[in-house]
Amino acid sequence: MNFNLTIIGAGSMAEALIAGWLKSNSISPENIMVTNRSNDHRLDELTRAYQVKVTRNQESLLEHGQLFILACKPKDWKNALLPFKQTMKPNTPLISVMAGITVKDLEEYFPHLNVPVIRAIPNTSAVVNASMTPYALGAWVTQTQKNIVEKVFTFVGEIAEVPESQMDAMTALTGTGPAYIYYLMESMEMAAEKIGIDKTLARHLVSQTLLGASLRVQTKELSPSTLYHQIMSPGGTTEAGFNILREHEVQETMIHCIEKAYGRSKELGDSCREILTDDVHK
Ligand SMILES: NC(=O)C1=CN([C@@H]2O[C@H](COP(=O)(O)OP(=O)(O)OC[C@H]3O[C@@H](n4cnc5c(N)ncnc54)[C@H](OP(=O)(O)O)[C@@H]3O)[C@@H](O)[C@H]2O)C=CC1
Ligand SMILES: O=C(O)[C@@H]1CCC=N1
Repeated sequence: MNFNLTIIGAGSMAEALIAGWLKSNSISPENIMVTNRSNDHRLDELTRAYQVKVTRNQESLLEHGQLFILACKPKDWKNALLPFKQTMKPNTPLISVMAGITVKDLEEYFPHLNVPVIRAIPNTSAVVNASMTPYALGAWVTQTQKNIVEKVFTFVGEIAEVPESQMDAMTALTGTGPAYIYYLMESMEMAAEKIGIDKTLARHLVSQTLLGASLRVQTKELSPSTLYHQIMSPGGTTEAGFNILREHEVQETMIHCIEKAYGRSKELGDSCREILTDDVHK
């Protein structure tokens, strides 16, 4: 796609997207321009690894971007957008990948410009072109812009359009989700080591086991519950393990975990909104 992207924020999420786009040969390095707040070393690192353009020159960023991606922490977004508050081109879509910050927050930041805002939550599996990216559209997004945004995220995985009101839930489930899976995988690797399995082999065994299980669920033929019951013979090994999971309320704990993350996404938005209210219209 011959389309210029300006990315504000050069952290883990920005890098995961860049890596995925380049891996899929869908966007060329010269089409990507990245900036951050102050970390020069990080910008050097990104240029070296991906040959993308980097700068802190606001005019260059503005000039380059046919689409802006805001990938800083929620608390930093207003500072990050400040240089573009008056100069943002009205037809340039602005994609935010931030937790908690709503489409309305961003639209209201530009009261005199009908900026097409998209709130998207990719995840770091973008690196391997396997992100799940839910997104919600703002009022000023045209069909053509929607098509472009969908392409941009399809290059790094799967997409799902959802109502904006569900974006905090999406953040909790798919944005943070890989972290919980990695934690689970780490626990399985630790168990493997304890029962005498070689570390390197354990990593392969665990990741393939998760991949296979995930692919089975993706066929949509059977529910997770049916699938685990298929594995569980009465009095067998699976049941022995499951008894421990139930005893420790692992399912309830995971539900609680996702609910907490959901609440935190809302809190992040609310707390930033409080800070912002006073100066939004300055
Ligand atoms: N990590 C993840 O898996 C996911 C993250 N997200 C969201 O993506 C966003 C970024 O997360 P992540 O990449 O992990 O965060 P990082 O902390 O890794 O990166 C944040 C980046 O924002 C930059 N930044 C801060 N202030 C400004 C500013 N005023 N102008 C320009 N750049 C600025 C920082 O620059 P500097 O280092 O110079 O301060 C840094 O490069 C967050 O809002 C998060 O909610 C969404 C889905 C998944
Ligand atoms: O932990 C966070 O706040 C970000 C949002 C989704 C994933 N990471």
